[in-house]
Amino acid sequence: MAEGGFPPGFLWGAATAAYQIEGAVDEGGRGESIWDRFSHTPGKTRDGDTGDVACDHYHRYRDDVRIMRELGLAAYRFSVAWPRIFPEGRGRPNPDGVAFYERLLDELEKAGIQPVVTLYHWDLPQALQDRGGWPHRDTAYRFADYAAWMFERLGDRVPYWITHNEPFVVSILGHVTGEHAPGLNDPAAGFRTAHHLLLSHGLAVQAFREGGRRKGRIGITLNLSPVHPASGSPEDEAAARRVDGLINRWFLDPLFRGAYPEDMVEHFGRLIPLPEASEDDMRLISQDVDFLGVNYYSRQVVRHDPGELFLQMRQIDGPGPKTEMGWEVYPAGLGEILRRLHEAYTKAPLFVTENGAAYPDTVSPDGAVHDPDRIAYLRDHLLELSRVIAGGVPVQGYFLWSLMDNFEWAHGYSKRFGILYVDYPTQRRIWKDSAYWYRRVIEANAVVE
Ligand SMILES: OC[C@@H]1[C@@H](O)[C@H](O)[C@@H](O)c2[nH]c(CCc3ccccc3)c[n+]21
Repeated sequence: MAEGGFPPGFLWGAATAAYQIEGAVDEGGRGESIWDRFSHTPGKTRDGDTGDVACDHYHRYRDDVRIMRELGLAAYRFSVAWPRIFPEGRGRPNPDGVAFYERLLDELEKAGIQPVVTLYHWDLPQALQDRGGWPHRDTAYRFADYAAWMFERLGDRVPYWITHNEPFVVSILGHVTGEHAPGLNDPAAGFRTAHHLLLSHGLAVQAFREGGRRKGRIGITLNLSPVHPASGSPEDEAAARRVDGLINRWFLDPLFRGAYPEDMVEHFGRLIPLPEASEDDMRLISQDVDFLGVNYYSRQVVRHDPGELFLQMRQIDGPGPKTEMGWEVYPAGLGEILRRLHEAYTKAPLFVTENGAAYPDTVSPDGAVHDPDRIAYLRDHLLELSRVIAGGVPVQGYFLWSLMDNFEWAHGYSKRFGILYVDYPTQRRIWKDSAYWYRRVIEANAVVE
């Protein structure tokens, strides 16, 4: 393929998540989620922003799918809100809840867009949190019941299932730093959460396989970053290895090698009571997946810092330009992580299930939204991706984060990742220059100027 070209059939998509776009939190029988509770807790989100309305996608999904068709998307990655299906997290399913997703699937089918469904993108039913949440092993089995019910109900209509979005973030930001729901500061709970998320993934894969004639494919999505030492000193190299051990290897090793990374078990075991990892659990966790989803945004650069309790490290800014999130623009990191996965972890197909950037977008007097920085970010990462595929790494699709501006978790609506600008007071979607550009990329199946 020419420089910047992609293979025939490469799956061009965009991604969103339920709590970030749907709104209608009290409609259709939806139960409360931990993000409803967290965002309504004073001080947890910027300006007290919540997902109560968000992009009102629950009511506007037909128009949103029409825009996806006009963009030429081949696929659309979205998440199902567990509290819409099981308002109490378990027990009686809510027919109005699944009906919303059936209507969405109808629109996608009419538009010729393949659905890629994430079963868990952080919105745990609050009722399960009240019973212990992810630190509690039983939650893994409730997730497996929810997943099995979804496979039964929608299995014939969904070609790609993703069990979890970013177990690292759920575990660490939700249960150690407390920046995300449920807002805990409890490292032991964080590691139990990581284990139960992985266990629940394994139980869901088992349920999917036992369902027999499954047309679809199942995988998991991890946020992965190359971790570089700030200097060549042995201390900084060791610090980088420890951070790599938590962000990347703590999840990749169980999934693809059937065991937690020994160096990190040793490291954390001295500080924190780690959960039992029985052979049965690890066998469930490391069942084959049909694909691995990778969310890539940037790399990490770290130096040794003996005073830091958890990993004796300090993250520092890389030298490159930064996005609105303060993340370094580092396209080479996408290639680095994808090649490492293929060489060291799995020969399974890979998908970039998220890649994108936030910039301070504004609507110009002419009504346009000029976002040259986002186009440059996307172009550079797609050029890197094209080279990786040409080099033999089986990446079969790319999902831009995000289709539209949306609720950016603790940052509320202050950060815009969309290629569609959302004017929240009117809920108008305005195509940014990057949307027109992405449409041309999809048409050409190649990076364009
Ligand atoms: O921050 C942009 C997006 C979120 O809106 C998505 O819901 C989430 O899947 C996602 N993950 C990442 C990279 C990992 C990360 C998440 C949160 C905070 C810092 C890093 C970036 N994003």
